[in-house]
Amino acid sequence: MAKPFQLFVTGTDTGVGKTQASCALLSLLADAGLAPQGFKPYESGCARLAEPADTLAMRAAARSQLPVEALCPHRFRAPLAPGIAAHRLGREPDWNTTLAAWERLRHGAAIVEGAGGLFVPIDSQRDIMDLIAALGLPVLLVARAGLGTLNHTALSLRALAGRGVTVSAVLLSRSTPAKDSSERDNRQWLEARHGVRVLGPVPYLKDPRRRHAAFREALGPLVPHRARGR
Ligand SMILES: Nc1ncnc2c1ncn2[C@@H]1O[C@H](COP(=O)(O)OP(=O)(O)OP(=O)(O)O)[C@@H](O)[C@H]1O
Ligand SMILES: C[C@H](N)[C@H](N)CCCCCC(=O)O
Ligand SMILES: [Mg+2]
Repeated sequence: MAKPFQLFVTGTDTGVGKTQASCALLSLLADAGLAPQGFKPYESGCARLAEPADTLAMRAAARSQLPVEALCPHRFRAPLAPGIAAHRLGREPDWNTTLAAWERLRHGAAIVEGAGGLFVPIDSQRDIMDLIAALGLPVLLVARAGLGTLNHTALSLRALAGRGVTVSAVLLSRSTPAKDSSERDNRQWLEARHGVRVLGPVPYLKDPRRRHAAFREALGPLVPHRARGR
């Protein structure tokens, strides 16, 4: 039986487009009839704990019927690193709860989204990087398209290589209207310097529908062939 399509979506920072990318991948997989699930084990910045925005967006994109608790076991109000949000509450997110939630999802197609970048604390001992290593999935690294991304992306790629993590691709996205001339060369330099597949850049698109379509187009080459066409 073929291994289900699974990918961990991380980024060079918070606010780079991880959820945009996760939702695009989930909708492509759902269109292909692969019944994917979006897993966001740690979500902070939740105005209402019952409605974690990233998780809800991913669940909708996947057309999943699972409850929020199954898709996002650790939810926090404070817009902070999840580990710090928990610490402020005097709590320690249970690692085994995370692993048990993944155990219920890992037999099917899945997109997992981290929180912020690689070294964001998720509890008193672990970072997102430890979660990536524990789940053992290949990674999509989402990065900004413009000036500054060469360094941020290289640092992230070095850290992932240091833990033996496979990087399926880097996706560049312009998450703010500001455009700069570095965008013309960044993709080629990253490919040449790091031998990594670079997709995008996804242009800045204010309209959510057009933006979603642009992320689907950029990420289409990553998903199983039959997921691309529809
Ligand atoms: N190409 C783009 N065009 C327009 N807006 C974008 C683009 N990429 C990202 N954004 C916007 O940037 C913001 C951050 O994107 P997103 O929520 O996907 O980031 P994230 O990496 O998931 O952040 P977090 O670390 O909080 O999970 C969102 O408002 C999103 O709509
Ligand atoms: C609140 C935000 N949207 C993310 N969920 C959490 C980002 C944590 C970033 C921590 C850091 O890198 O300093
Ligand atoms: Mg997100």
